[in-house]
Amino acid sequence: IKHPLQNKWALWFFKNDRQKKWEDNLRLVTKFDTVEDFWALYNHIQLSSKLQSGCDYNLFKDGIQPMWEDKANKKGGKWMLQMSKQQRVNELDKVWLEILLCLIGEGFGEDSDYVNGGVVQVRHKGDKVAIWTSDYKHREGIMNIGQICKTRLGLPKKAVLGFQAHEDTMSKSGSTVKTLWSV
Ligand SMILES: CN(C)c1nc(=O)c2c([nH]1)N([C@@H]1O[C@H](COP(=O)(O)OP(=O)(O)O)[C@@H](O)[C@H]1O)CN2C
Repeated sequence: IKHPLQNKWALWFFKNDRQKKWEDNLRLVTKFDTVEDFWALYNHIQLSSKLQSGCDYNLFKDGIQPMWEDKANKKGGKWMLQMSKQQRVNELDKVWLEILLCLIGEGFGEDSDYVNGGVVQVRHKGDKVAIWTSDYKHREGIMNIGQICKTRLGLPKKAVLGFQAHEDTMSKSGSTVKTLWSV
């Protein structure tokens, strides 16, 4: 038999088509809830480093849409790692796979309940990887998720993960978004 995961997960793909509305560019690829089906999917799809700029992968718990408006995301935010252009070649795919394994393996312990999903965004200006959490009022648990994420990614001390509330990202003026916490 296949090895069941604690949660069922949905993989989404975003391809930036400026002719369409943002939400129309977001497509559900497939759902899975076993280890074997995760690897079959992972080995079947393009690596993030091979995607065109403007594309995203989202892996979210079944029932949560990878958008701010979903009730599970509304009062939440994201721990985000901004990568340099140079990191796409050697680090992007490793970082994203580690995030995927943290998610499906419930790597955040009892705080995994606050985790909604993960996002990798391929951009000319530098790729981004994020863990989206639910209500950030659960400060203790959210901080723990950031710390575990940094440890699991084996990031050097100088690398910084910043936490941004979606309400701040949505209302950002210009390119800078308020960072609530950093680890
Ligand atoms: C329901 N709805 C419309 C809606 N709901 C959403 O949840 C949502 C959006 N819109 N997003 C739109 O994409 C732009 C780029 O964000 P980006 O994260 O790709 O970042 P870049 O500027 O492309 O690096 C955002 O500025 C926003 O316009 C982003 N987003 C998450």
